[in-house]
Amino acid sequence: MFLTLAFLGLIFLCVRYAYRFIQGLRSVEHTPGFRPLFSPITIMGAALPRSSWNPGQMWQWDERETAYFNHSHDVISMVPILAGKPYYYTCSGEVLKQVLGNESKLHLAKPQEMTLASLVGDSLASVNGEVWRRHRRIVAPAFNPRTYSLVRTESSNIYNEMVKAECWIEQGEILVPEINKLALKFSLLVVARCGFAIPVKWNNKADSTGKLTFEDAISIASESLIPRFMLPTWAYKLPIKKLHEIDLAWKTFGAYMEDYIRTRREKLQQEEEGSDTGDILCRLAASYEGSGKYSLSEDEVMANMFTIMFAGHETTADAITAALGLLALHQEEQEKAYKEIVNFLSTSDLKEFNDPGQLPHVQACFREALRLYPPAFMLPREMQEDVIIQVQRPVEKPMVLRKGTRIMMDLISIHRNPNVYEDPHSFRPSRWYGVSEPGVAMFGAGPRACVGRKFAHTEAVSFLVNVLRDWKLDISPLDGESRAEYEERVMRKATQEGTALSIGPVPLKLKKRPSMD
Ligand code: HEM
Repeated sequence: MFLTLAFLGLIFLCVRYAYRFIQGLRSVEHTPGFRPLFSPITIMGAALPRSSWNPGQMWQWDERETAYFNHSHDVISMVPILAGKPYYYTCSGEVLKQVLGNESKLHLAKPQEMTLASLVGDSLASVNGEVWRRHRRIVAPAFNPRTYSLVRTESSNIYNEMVKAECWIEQGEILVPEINKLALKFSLLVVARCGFAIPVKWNNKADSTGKLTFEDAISIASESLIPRFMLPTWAYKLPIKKLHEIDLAWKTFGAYMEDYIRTRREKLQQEEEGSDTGDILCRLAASYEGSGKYSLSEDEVMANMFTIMFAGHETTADAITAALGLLALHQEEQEKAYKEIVNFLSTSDLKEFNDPGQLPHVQACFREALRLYPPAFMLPREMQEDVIIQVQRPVEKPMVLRKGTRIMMDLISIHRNPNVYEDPHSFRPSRWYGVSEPGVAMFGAGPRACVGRKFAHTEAVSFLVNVLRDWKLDISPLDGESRAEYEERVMRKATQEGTALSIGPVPLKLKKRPSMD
């Protein structure tokens, strides 16, 4: 009896999964592609090791040269058999522009489980439609020339604090085992100070009461983003020390944010001099008092603070790390950047640097690093109605993306597409000379393109200018390791850290330039 029931149960499950799978294939109109057991964006798919039946969390990176059938197809499909939703994936920048460029007209939606909404609540980066417009109206004006000027000044200040605190000046040559960590701290301080006027310093001392510092709280919180996503709240009650640390970090980070916003709100209400700084914190604090399209609820304000802190620091830090690693490997490009900086500084003061375009080669190196290692590498959208796009490969034809289906803009393959980029896996900054900003898709496209694009550019270029002016970068290989082996070990492996694509750890050797003496 039991065996019969078990057998019937098994048959039922098989029929159910087979039906679901066939429905999935129909929804993507049998577009060729992958048919794994688990979607790479499910817990099982991400947690289980990569194999022929499980592409794994980093499949877009691992198969960057071969997926899309060696870029002979603009759009492929991924239809999982056991877990996850069917998706289209595209390696075409043209398809990206057709979809994201018309986002408002097409009423696209970001799938909620692919955003931070379940973790931090509704924010600019997760909501859709009219609600998104309300959030954007409030947040976007904080990204203005005054903010970029502050980013420039603070980037130099924080760089100087770092050099002092890490005792670099006294040394002629420095081995940095993991430049990623410095870039992450730098970037966190920039967004905290320039976006939220949070008074964090490079060497913030721990609180005498033992309370986690702001930086420690946000570092643990961002490192634990993925477990935080996946684990239910009761899991933090289990007697597991690591989970208690994570929970404490999230709560402490939240308490700091609440405190900052409350203080700023009080100052604004009392019209205290200097409180209306126009930064992100100020816009969010004022939005409590706003009405209709200019107001946010208390939860929305907190969600935006969390989101901008995360979105604004890991992405830029990963891009800076990649740029430094690539410049250490490509000495000729580094020398060109160094000469450009020396040349600029021979006639102008660093304070006069007010546009990354004033240093075209340094800016091009940063863009090329973003192309090869795009930190925000997956941009998913769900169709709210049938959408017709035009594809070029394998044959030029219109393609209908049916209502309810999803498409993932795969920024790794879009930026390594050999049909667009000559020698796509090589670091060639010159390909960006004279290219205008809208042509750069690393920050997305259309109305929802990154609101912090110029913030990130200004910050990264300022950091690179300071570092390259003072230090000659080189790789720091293991004993007997060749440059090619170092490149393979360090620059060819990528992981998802928090929400962003990350390489490394990147160990570097820094040698003092004569200008520092
Ligand atoms: C190199 C650094 C950065 C990269 C590569 C990057 C990339 C992106 C991309 C691709 C999107 C579009 C997402 C989508 O369409 O689904 C986006 C959106 C966003 N980014 Fe960035 N970003 C960076 C830095 C920043 C910074 C510094 C901030 C803030 C200080 C920021 C805040 C945001 C926000 C709030 C959104 C959501 C915008 C919306 O939906 O209207 N980002 N970013």
